[in-house]
Amino acid sequence: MKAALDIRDLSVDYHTRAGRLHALRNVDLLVPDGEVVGLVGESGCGKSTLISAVLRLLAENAEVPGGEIVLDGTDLLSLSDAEMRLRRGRDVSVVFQDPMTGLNPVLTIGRQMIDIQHREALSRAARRERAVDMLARVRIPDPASRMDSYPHELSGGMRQRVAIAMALMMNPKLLIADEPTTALDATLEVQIIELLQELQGEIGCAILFISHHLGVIAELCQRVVVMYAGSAVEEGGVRDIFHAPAHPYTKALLDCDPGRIRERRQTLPSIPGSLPDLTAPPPGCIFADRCTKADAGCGATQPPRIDTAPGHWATCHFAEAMR
Ligand SMILES: Nc1ncnc2c1ncn2[C@@H]1O[C@H](COP(=O)(O)OP(=O)(O)OP(=O)(O)O)[C@@H](O)[C@H]1O
Repeated sequence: MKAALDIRDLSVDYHTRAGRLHALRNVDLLVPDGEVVGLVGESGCGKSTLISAVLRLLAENAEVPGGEIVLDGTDLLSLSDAEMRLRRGRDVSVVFQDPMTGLNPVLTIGRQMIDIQHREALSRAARRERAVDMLARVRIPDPASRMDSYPHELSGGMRQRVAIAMALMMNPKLLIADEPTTALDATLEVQIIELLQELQGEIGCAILFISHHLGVIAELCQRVVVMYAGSAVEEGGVRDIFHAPAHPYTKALLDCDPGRIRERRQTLPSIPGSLPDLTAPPPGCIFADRCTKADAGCGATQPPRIDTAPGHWATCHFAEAMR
């Protein structure tokens, strides 16, 4: 399987007053070429750290003790800052929950969409044409006249479309969509999901889609990665994950969210207990404390990564028995 993004054994620590906080521990995550992969996990599981690591925009107190972030065949961690700057926006781009994060409030949409192409050997007229074309592709009505609008002149849903257009302008290999529909109402959310589905078919870039909304993940994604407390605990095809979860954490999320496919949820359902202290993680399974299946060995020994089906794995001592 050719990968747009292949994260291998990635760890990220933060230096804090309380000591070294292990925000990501030995994370594996694969986004195959042209596929949409969903990333789920409760707040604090390390999603933002993972995105920042891929963009090489980690906080100053972060350290990467090991791992690889292979984007289209190149380990991003081996690049110089200047090389990485060239790739950001071109090979990998991001759409955030709040579209204003990626838009400049004091510049017109057209100016921003033309400026982002500054490295292309194209005339200004050609850049403008490409920008209008991209606005049309994200179904902005009357795109040529929208070029003169400022972001605040658009509705929230239209702004998110513009942010998606900006992110796709340079034909990235990978689009990271960080809860892009969470701030929108239900109707707009459906529209943006449908748009992403259509664009993905047309443009074919891979998407890493981060969401708390399991129903949206089920609808949009081909594969799912489940994260818990800095670890990727399960990865597999969307049907496998939803119908035959192999990790007790995934199963707990699904069990306490029976309306998961239809119901709209801003937050993941809560399961009893709280996240472990990441400055002093347990020697064994990171989920053992909250796990209904755990026995004495779980807290003491790290679970191996167990393949339960082709392309489906979980890090649990009981992964086989779960199915
Ligand atoms: N700059 C930092 N310094 C110290 N600790 C940090 C820093 N950034 C994040 N953390 C810690 O790292 C862990 C992972 O945080 P991260 O923000 O990546 O999680 P998240 O899943 O994105 O959560 P949320 O959805 O709430 O943003 C948390 O325990 C958090 O407190």
